[in-house]
Amino acid sequence: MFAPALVRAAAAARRAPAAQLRRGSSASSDFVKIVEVGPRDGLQNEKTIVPTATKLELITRLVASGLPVVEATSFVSPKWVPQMADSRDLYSQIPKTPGVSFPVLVPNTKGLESALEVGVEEIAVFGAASESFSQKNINCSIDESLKRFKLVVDAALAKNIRVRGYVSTIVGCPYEGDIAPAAVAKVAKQLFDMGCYEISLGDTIGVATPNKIAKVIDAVSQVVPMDKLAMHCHDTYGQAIANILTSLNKGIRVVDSSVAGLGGCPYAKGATGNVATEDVVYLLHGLGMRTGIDLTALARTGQFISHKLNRPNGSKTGQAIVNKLGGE
Ligand SMILES: CC(C)(COP(=O)([O-])OP(=O)([O-])OC[C@H]1O[C@@H](n2cnc3c(N)ncnc32)[C@H](O)[C@@H]1OP(=O)([O-])[O-])[C@@H](O)C(=O)NCCC(=O)NCCSC(=O)C[C@@](C)(O)CC(=O)[O-]
Repeated sequence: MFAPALVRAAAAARRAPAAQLRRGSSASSDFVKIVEVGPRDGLQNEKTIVPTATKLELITRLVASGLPVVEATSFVSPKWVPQMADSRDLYSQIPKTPGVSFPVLVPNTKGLESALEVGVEEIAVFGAASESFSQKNINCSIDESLKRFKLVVDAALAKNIRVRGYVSTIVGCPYEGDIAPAAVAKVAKQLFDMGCYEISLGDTIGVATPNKIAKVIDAVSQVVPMDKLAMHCHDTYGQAIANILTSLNKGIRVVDSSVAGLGGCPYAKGATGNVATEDVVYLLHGLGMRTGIDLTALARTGQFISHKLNRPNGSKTGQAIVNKLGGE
């Protein structure tokens, strides 16, 4: 059950001036769109199945914090990712706040069909720049994955469903090691040419450093416009904030992140969670950039889900704010 207060808070946030900023586009150079991936990327690797009601409360709180995009779940095989097995049930119950997108991951036409049945309006296909990672993650080669994605993207666009594209392992692969920027650019271009409106560049195992991120962005932005790129950093080696700052300086204005730093990919052993949304928002606001996000509400959301999962809060900013508030 949702606390009615949360729903009221979400409605108030929609009326607030900040809401006008956050639901806007990232066209203006000081606005950064945050794509919250906690409910999907953050939870997919949790060993204990998180109740659907907890996922719903997390999503509702994230929306009430002002996030414009909340990646909700995945329509993947439940044998591969058991934590996402409730995707239909979950998606159907999300209170659909106007102006907020709730994209879902879709690997193939079977996933698209299920997503369409419950009224999904935006999907994301997810490829990789590493051949081995593609095999481990979606059980096919990069070429085969792109053929599958083309079918999915064509069918989705025909129904006016927006499609985002991910490229994983943009710097390093858990099975192959270093990945060449040219390999990333090749996959990114194909996804963009297919009709993905935005390409998210994933440092899946969090091994990137700013110089490597800069090289990847330089290569990809030759073939996909900078304003169509997003940065998706995991924080395994504590470099995510530095890498995001590098991508902002390069001109990227869309950042994926996960509240309380939740997450990890089930097919990238040893990779820790995404960069924490609270840490990214603190950075951006400190730089004078706009997100439309209420950082205190977000920090409380991070604390809420950390308690529910019985794990430490992975956001330093979130923890600092919660401490300041008296540990609520
Ligand atoms: C792609 C497949 C399905 C291929 O898996 P497969 O085993 O090759 O699939 P298949 O077509 O041979 O079918 C096998 C069974 O799966 C079923 N099936 C087939 N498709 C679906 C579907 N869509 N939904 C539900 N069920 C499905 C299908 O019906 C069949 O069922 P059975 O007859 O055995 O009962 C599988 O490998 C898979 O689901 N992989 C998903 C892995 C995943 O979710 N990884 C995490 C997300 S990626 C990530 O985290 C990285 C990212 C995006 O965050 C960016 C970054 O950090 O880099």
